[in-house]
Amino acid sequence: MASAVETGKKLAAYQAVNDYITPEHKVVGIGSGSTVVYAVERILQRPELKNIVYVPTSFQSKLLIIEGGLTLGSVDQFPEIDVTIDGADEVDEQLNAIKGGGACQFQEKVVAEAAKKFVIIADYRKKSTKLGIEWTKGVPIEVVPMAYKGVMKSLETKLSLKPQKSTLRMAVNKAGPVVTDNGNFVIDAHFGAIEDPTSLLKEIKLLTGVYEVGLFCNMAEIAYFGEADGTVSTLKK
Ligand SMILES: O=C[C@H](O)[C@H](O)[C@H](O)COP(=O)(O)O
Repeated sequence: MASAVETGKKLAAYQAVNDYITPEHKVVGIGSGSTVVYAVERILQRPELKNIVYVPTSFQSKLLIIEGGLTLGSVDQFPEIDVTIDGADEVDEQLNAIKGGGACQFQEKVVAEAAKKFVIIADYRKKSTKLGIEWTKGVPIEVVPMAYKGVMKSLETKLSLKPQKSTLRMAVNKAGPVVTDNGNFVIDAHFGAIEDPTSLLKEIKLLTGVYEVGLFCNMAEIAYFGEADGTVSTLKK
């Protein structure tokens, strides 16, 4: 039997696809991670959604699109996306999110920003009052490799909110650091509860060597959460 978490991911993804993707759409963005797998599964169950072009946000989601037999497009080919559906690591009450647990935050942000509507899908563990409370692995910061030491130092010295610690994300089945789809490294910066994610995002983005930050502020229109009791709740602007 599937766990409550897996069931939650699936229910949220299915509901979001049912509500937000229609045959009238021309281009849809596909996020990354384990929850998005269920969104693609639901799309494939609905033949009327087969004529849409799907834009990926990572190597993983590109494979999901190709292996599902869907039409693959790129964001430079289709800079106007109807809706992008993506997972999240944590979502606060204002619909700000931490993303990048799978190191995909840069392409995810590009594809989310290109969309008229950005829809988050997640299980109940991701729902939070403030970012940094439920997700304790830190804010993912993608950095250009040769600048990673400098960014780590700047995080400690230049921010209004100092991180408690920052770590270079290491690979599991490879010696050395995680390398993103864009050839960069990821620093996970632990801030504890984040009162003002927008200001923090702006400050981190100004640091030389930072490529993108896994803080998605004021971007989502709605979040779907698959709850432990088998229901789906939503948080909307
Ligand atoms: O880099 C990865 C992405 O931001 C994912 O969307 C995020 O980590 C959530 O992934 P999952 O659905 O596996 O919890």
